[in-house]
Amino acid sequence: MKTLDLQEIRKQLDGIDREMVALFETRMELCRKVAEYKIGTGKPVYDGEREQQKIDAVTGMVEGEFLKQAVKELFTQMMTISRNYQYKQMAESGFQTEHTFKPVKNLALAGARVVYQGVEGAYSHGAALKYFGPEASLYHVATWDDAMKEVEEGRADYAVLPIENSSAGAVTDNYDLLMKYHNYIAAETFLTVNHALLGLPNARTEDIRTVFSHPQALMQCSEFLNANRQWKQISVENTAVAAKKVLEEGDPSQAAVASEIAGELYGLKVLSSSINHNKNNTTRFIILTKEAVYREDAQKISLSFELPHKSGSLYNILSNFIYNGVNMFMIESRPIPGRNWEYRFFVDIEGNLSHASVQNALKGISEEGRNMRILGNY
Ligand SMILES: O=C(O)C(=O)C[C@]1(C(=O)O)C=C[C@@H](O)C=C1
Repeated sequence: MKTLDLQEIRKQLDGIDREMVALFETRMELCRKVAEYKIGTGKPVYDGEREQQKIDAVTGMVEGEFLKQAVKELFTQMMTISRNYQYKQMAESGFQTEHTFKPVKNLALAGARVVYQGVEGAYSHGAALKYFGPEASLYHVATWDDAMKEVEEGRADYAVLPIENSSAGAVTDNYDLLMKYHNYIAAETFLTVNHALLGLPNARTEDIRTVFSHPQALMQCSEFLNANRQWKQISVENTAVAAKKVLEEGDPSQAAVASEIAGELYGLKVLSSSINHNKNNTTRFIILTKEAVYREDAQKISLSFELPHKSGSLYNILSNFIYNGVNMFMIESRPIPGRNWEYRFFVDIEGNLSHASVQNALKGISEEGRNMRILGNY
């Protein structure tokens, strides 16, 4: 058989692609009519059963594993594009993603009651002071769970919770609390975290035997601490609790990893300052409230959703962002309690709930994923 030259093959490919584009256009035109029907009847865009039938049908039309997989991917993508086209039409016809959030010019901060976890001098206290200023009425509770409860039950207007650290990563317990309670993220604030090794006024570094701190802080200072193998590292609720413990137990062989401010507050001496290895060590705190409000100029949305344990489910759901031009900042997953190997995803995207592109993306995710929740726009 005579081999075709490259020019000739490309000419044939061009012809096939022209036909494919024309057919694709016709397919999309039909999908537009489907959307009109669905808008008229209130049917959801996503029909998982129909999509599965389609995949089974088209993969049955080709031979061999490679082509079956290729055709499956091709049609999965085409149907995703089709869905996003339909969501876009829905938005244009005035259909809105259902949410209860109300836009506000500014958050109501005057006279706010603000709760944080820990004791005075904890980093959460620092973050609360940074966001609300020294005039706000701040108080503290023992656990993060308690702080969320204070807001949900109306005793506090806002709670300040750490959610992510630039070196140790997500504060996973607080992601779980976002699910347990129905509070919303109204704002965020960043605090540069600098840990010091603190001891009693008569302590000497060479006599230290035990070091107390929050596990995240111990992790953030692991290079410094692990260079002193003889020190026993003990986790406590937070860094300020560690400082308080060292003061109260009065044992000069004990030290705490906490902020220098906590050291001053509890009358401890700085044995070593800035012992965290990442000198830009920053923690992101979220400000939670019971009211589903968002500032008109909010630029970031946090949401959560669940996905079945199925090949490609995350890839497919994320296409809702891609086809709507929505930028994703962060993704985090947490196991769903009681459902082994199934995950809940937490995603931060750029945008505002009033944007059509965001509404389209959220509409797709709420239909295709399970239990989507908008956690806040801030
Ligand atoms: O048949 C439909 O209901 C469509 O909306 C069309 C289509 C497709 O592109 O084939 C798109 C989305 C649905 O989830 C199923 C199929």
